[in-house]
Amino acid sequence: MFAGVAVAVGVGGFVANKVIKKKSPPADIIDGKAIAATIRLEIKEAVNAMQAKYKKAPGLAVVIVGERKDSQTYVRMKRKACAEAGIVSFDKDMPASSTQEEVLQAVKDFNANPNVHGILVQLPLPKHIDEQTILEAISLSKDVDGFHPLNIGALAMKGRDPLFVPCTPKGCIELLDRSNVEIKGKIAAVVGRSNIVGMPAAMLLQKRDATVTIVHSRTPGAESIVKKADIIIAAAGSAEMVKGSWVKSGAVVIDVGTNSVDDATKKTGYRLVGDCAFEEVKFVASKITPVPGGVGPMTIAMLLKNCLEGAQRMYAP
Ligand SMILES: NC(=O)C1=CN([C@@H]2O[C@H](COP(=O)(O)OP(=O)(O)OC[C@H]3O[C@@H](n4cnc5c(N)ncnc54)[C@H](OP(=O)(O)O)[C@@H]3O)[C@@H](O)[C@H]2O)C=CC1
Ligand SMILES: Nc1nc(=O)c2c([nH]1)NC[C@@H]1CN(c3ccc(C(=O)N[C@@H](CCC(=O)O)C(=O)O)cc3)C=[N+]21
Repeated sequence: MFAGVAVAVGVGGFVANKVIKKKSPPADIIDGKAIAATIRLEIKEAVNAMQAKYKKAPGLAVVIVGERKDSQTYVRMKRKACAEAGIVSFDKDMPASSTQEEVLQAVKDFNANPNVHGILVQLPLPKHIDEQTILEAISLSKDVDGFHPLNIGALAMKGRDPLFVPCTPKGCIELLDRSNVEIKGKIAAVVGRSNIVGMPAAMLLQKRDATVTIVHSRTPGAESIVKKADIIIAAAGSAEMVKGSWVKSGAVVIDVGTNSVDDATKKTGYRLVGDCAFEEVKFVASKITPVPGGVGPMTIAMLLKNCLEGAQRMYAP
């Protein structure tokens, strides 16, 4: 935000009024990496307690089909995070040529394995495999991604709570809660309506008594809608589309977008940017998450949390 500050400037005995545009102080950065690290420690303690009491550790099965580099990176991060928290990983790496039947069988095997408490099938799957069929085959009680239609249905219903809430939207809410941002009674805008981020994020916000508008690619006048919001969750997958001018002064901005843009100065040749133009928005918002280091690490922490909760339900219902 630019606050107009009128100052009197004396020029050789002549005083003119001049407006100097003064930038607001930058927003507080919501440090998702640090918050996720705290949560991962909390999970580790709970896993230790479970070991002591039941001689059991939570188990997470991660199924990855194909060789997409980004998927492999995410899956590697998830497995490492599991190991650090004392959660046992069950790995199923399948070639891109795997048939739908083979992937279904992998899910069924994990459904039947009593040491597996959570099953995650990394998305996207290769084109020839029907994602919905695979996601619906995951046992409801092991659906740690929360993508099963019955879990999503419960999220949408008043008075019902799903067994598992999808990790990324759950991480967004956790960031708001742990940053002392009140949700109740606030106006919220969610940019994006995907099954895995935008839609469940909107449903969670309205469950917490926010008034929510969902903005998508066919929304006319997105800027003026987003500008009314006290809380913005940006999940469009469009690099830096939410500009400073889209944001109400003092709004809280949660940036889910993880877009790689070419950058010759980086060793990797690219860098990650969010869906918000961070360098502009940080002078308008009161709080903002960075990319990387914001929502991404929370997604993994929430996955571990869902897996722990799944195991706790099995041993101590
Ligand atoms: N940090 C994390 O843990 C995670 C990050 N992500 C990131 O979040 C982003 C969104 O992911 P995901 O939901 O899977 O993406 P999808 O592509 O599935 O969905 C994007 C949504 O945004 C909408 N959209 C796209 N462009 C615009 C636009 N210009 N204006 C308004 N709405 C727009 C689309 O509208 P329509 O429905 O009309 O097509 C769609 O609803 C990506 O950058 C992804 O990498 C995703 C998961 C986890
Ligand atoms: N079944 C399924 N469940 C998912 O939850 C799922 C998925 N499929 N497919 C892909 C998306 C994407 N996703 C991310 C997880 C962590 C980071 C993350 O930790 N990002 C780091 C940076 C990572 C880097 O440097 O590359 C950060 O933002 O700081 C990002 C994105 C989970 N997804």
